[in-house]
Amino acid sequence: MKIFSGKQIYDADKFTIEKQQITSEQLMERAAIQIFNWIHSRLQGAQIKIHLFCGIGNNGGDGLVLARHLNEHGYNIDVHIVNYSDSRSEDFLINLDRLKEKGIWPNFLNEDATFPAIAQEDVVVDAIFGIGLNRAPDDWVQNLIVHLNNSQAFILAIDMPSGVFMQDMVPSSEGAIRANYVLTFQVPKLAFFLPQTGVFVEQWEILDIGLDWEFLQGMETDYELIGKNEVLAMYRPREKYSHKGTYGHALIVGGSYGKIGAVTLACKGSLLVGSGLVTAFVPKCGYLPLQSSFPEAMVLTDSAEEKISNIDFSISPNVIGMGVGIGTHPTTAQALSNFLDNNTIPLVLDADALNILSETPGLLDKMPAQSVLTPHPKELERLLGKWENDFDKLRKVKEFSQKYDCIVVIKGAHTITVYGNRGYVNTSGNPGMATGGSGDVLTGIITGLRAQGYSALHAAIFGVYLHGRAADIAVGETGFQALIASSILDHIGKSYLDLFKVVEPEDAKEEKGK
Ligand SMILES: NC(=O)C1=CN([C@@H]2O[C@H](COP(=O)(O)OP(=O)(O)OC[C@H]3O[C@@H](n4cnc5c(N)ncnc54)[C@H](OP(=O)(O)O)[C@@H]3O)[C@@H](O)[C@H]2O)[C@H](O)CC1
Ligand SMILES: [K+]
Repeated sequence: MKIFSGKQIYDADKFTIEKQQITSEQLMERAAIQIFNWIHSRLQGAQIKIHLFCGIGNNGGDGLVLARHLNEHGYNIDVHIVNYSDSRSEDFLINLDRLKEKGIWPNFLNEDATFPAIAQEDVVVDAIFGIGLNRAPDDWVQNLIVHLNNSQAFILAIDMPSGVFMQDMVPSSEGAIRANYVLTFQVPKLAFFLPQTGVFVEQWEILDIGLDWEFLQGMETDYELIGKNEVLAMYRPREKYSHKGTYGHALIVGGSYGKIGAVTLACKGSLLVGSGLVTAFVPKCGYLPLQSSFPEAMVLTDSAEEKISNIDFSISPNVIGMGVGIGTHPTTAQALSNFLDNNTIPLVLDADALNILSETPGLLDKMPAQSVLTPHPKELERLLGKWENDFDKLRKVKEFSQKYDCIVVIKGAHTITVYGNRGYVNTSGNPGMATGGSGDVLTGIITGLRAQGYSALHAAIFGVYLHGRAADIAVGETGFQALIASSILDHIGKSYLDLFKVVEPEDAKEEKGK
């Protein structure tokens, strides 16, 4: 699913209005009715106090339309206009008049207003700012936002939590609504998925307001949300007349004394996603543990006992996963540098291989084109230097990806894979994955997919999805705390099977039950 910028959404608005021959005010009515239906189907007329805080633009207009429908259905509402500017939108004004015609006179909040008391059991509808926010709200509006956040009431935000920008950092951690639920129109918004702004969005849901589908599909976007539908299009089926050679040979280079398990996990990841063969290249001390813990892998050893000192092998793998458990010993760094001088085999680079790359001048230039890098935040910082905020981080990663023609997998709650100017935001995964070895499994998975012939980009996007999905399935059995890297491995098979599970619509289930 594409993630659009604010400008693209306004363009889609305009196009839809012309094509469907409706007015903008009719589109607003359509959007707000969707919000009303969502609330009404849950509250069923319950007399909970609903406070609607409406700005003076179209987000506020949505709030006013919602207020009118709630009132018509007998709900207990208070409407507050957050009067932050004189430039009220036309559709806001139309709907303000309609509300007044129904006998509802909103409470106007200005700079010196006393904020209304809100009880913990009330509901707050946040319709102050939507996608039109383009500067930090005034102090008094920020104070109102703090007041609403502190109320402990359930906050339902329309389209965006007020104070959260579409594609920039919030001015301060206090300056934005912490929404329990965001009902967002038509398309997801990038800010929902970044660590610094995602915290303002506990849950979100898209409401389809009928913007022109063809127009939206035809637009190129900088970001895409990756779910089952997106990765299914990448999936490469297994062929009947195939053999292990058809699915490639993955080589995992890594390990050092005390960190051989990382290589085992990566090897298992490679084979479990379907690479035909996997070989580990480890220091001598890794030979026995690997052979005894994972018989499916072949093992080659370095001449050194405890660390990688010379990456030299006589096999011809299709791809090399490099770096898990490898350490940063100068001998190993030199070995990596020597290896990169002559290597043309595709690479997946992780962990200390990334640290060596960022610390040794000129080494990044030696990466083959379309190498996949899988840094965690600290490793990423070593590669890029510091960033100001999550949006700045994405800008810097894009520059880096273009400069070195590489794919960067920014690991996190919503892992984002960046290639060139595009970012792919993953939707699978859970907090249980924050555990040692989970990254090693991912490196193995991406290497194993690449070995089978997936492009570097698809291997990264699909691998990240499978990895997260396996953990999501596993967590049902383990809970977050007891989820370990091996649990992810154990569920890779199920995450493949899950791709082809058809979710039956509710109606179909009901039909069957009759
Ligand atoms: N296609 C859709 O998704 C539809 C969305 N709808 C709703 O419309 C809003 C967007 O409405 P818009 O009027 O463009 O923007 P806002 O309501 O978010 O903001 C209103 C104006 O406020 C000004 N502004 C911005 N930041 C500040 C600030 N910090 N302080 C004061 N004023 C600010 C800005 O105007 P300026 O001229 O002053 O720059 C904004 O324009 C969308 O989110 C949906 O809720 C439609 O209802 C249906 C279609
Ligand atoms: K809002």
